[in-house]
Amino acid sequence: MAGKKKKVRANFRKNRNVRVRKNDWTSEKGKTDAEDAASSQSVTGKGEFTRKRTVAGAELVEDASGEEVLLLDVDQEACSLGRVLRVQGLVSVVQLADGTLRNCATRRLLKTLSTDQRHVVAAGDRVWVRPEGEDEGFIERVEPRRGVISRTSRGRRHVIVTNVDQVLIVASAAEPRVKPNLIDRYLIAAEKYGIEPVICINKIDLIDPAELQPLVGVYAQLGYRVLLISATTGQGMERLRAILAGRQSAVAGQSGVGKSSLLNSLEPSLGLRVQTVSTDNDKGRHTTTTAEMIPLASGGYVVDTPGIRQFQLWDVIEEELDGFFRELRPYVSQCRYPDCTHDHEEPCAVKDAVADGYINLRRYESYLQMLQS
Ligand SMILES: Nc1nc2c(ncn2[C@@H]2O[C@H](COP(=O)(O)OP(=O)(O)OP(=O)(O)O)[C@@H](O)[C@H]2O)c(=O)[nH]1
Ligand SMILES: [Zn+2]
Repeated sequence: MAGKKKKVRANFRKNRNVRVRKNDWTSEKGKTDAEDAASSQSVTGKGEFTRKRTVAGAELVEDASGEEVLLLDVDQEACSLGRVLRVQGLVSVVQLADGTLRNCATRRLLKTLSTDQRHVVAAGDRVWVRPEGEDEGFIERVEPRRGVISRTSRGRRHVIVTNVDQVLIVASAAEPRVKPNLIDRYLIAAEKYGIEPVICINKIDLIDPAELQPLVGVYAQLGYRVLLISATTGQGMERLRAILAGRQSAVAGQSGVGKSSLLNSLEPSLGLRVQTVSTDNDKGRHTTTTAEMIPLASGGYVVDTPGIRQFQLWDVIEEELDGFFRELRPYVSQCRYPDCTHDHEEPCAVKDAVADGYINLRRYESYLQMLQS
């Protein structure tokens, strides 16, 4: 992580702003798409997105993810609001509010005026569609995004999926055994993206749940939701179903923990392939990295893609890492050195808090491990 410090500082500041603004939309949950779209137009000026300038008579705004969005006027009588399930080349498959699917092209003006053409439309986007013929249409407008999962490679940002409300961090109690530091990595990524994490520990049928209490206790104390579940016996599945209903959820977790089994158990019609041999060596079977939103019968969507399964610490930099560990935050400002990494520095308020038992030692070690990676 070292060596990139200067360049990333500006982003760091930007991300801080994003995090503050994020709180505005987290309070907007539970609305229908139409309400949501209407309210996202009306919140301009409240801080969810900022007006930048007018382009070709349309407003250019910056949304909560720091992206520029052009808000073209749409004829709401003639158009319908929908959700992009997947993007295949120039065609976006959109599910409209009435449940029907349409293969849509994107209005040329949207593309022409976009600052980053490749991501004019992404899976998860809420879009206004002008229907065309039996099952086609034109995307006339893309609503501002929130909860964007992206990755940066060679300096370019690749949007994987947008408007994600929550990420299920799936671990397993056994086979493979639970790896708390890996859960922490996913949690940090979720904190960075401003997406609410839900920790799901699957295969609870294989152990005595009491064994997990110390670990669950640490996370629960930090305010994280933890579910103990079993795709095999169905334990905890009703709660999971309720958590997924009506929301957009991404699913993350290492191979073999039971992500496909969980989704199949929730929605038997999905027929996702479940690993038959408990080895890690069939990595080649996922060949695509494009995201696909899977509609759930109970309302809501899950997105399950290799890119998110391996949801790593994309773009998290040394200087911001301590801010993503909830329990470190209150102490960071008390350290003597403003750029304290809470590793070798003396004195350090974070290390004192670990020594005094206010910060869990394993979590602190997990922080150090991420710092060094
Ligand atoms: N005992 C038990 N086994 C389970 C449970 N859930 C899944 N399994 C088994 O765990 C293995 C892996 O399950 P998958 O659903 O393929 O795991 P995955 O996380 O989707 O794996 P990848 O596709 O490699 O990412 C399979 O043999 C499942 O039958 C559970 O709750 N209890
Ligand atoms: Zn410190």
